[in-house]
Amino acid sequence: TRSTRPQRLLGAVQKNATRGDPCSVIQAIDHFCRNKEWAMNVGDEKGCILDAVVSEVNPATVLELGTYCGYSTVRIARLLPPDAKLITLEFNPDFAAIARQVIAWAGLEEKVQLVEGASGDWIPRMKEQFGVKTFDLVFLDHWKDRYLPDTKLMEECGILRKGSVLLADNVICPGTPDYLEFVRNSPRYESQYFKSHLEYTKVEDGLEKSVFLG
Ligand SMILES: O=C(NCCCCc1cc2cnccc2s1)c1cc(-c2ccc(F)cc2)cc(O)c1O
Ligand SMILES: [Mg+2]
Repeated sequence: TRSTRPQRLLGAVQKNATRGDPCSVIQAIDHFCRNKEWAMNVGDEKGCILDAVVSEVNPATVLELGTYCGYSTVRIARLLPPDAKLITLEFNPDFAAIARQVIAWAGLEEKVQLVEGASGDWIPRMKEQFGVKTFDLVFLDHWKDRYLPDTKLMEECGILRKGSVLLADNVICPGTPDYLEFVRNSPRYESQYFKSHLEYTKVEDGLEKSVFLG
């Protein structure tokens, strides 16, 4: 049977990237998506903004909602200090299987815990399951209509602390209008928009960085 796009993306990584070299994995995926087949990775342009925010926050604990093939997982994990932990949630088991192999190819499996399932089910169980008290950084890149309910859920479950940073992908395209309105108008968040483009295209998109004020 015909291979899937994630399988072909993994093949490009295994063919063109060097084991244990996260930057070569990132480059191989970007080259594949720009020259062969578009895929919904955060991409190189928004990826640079992601890198800057990760470096600024220098997080000990990161939650990523939406792994897909592990591109942003690798981008984030490669910048983390040795004892830092990144927990990434993926709903689709086929995507999760590919992501595990991409993360392993980059040599970052020690820093990453990939969990299969839905955010609404897992967010309330983070503390007891993974012994994480709060997250210093959350990267939202999953179902766009779940950004707002899951942010409210994270607050309720107490996994955000004063100063926790939420970084949300696709706030323009496909768009997360209810989430944007909330974080930009709530007195409990300090929000900033980073204008960019939809991965590998000229279409406008951007990242919204929101600091939880507690
Ligand atoms: O849907 C997108 N990402 C979400 C996939 C959701 C799966 C998950 C749900 C879930 C629930 N719980 C836990 C984990 C998870 S993972 C997405 C789509 C586009 C796009 C697509 C077509 C287009 F023309 C223009 C933009 C661009 C992007 O950058 C995206 O991120
Ligand atoms: Mg995205």
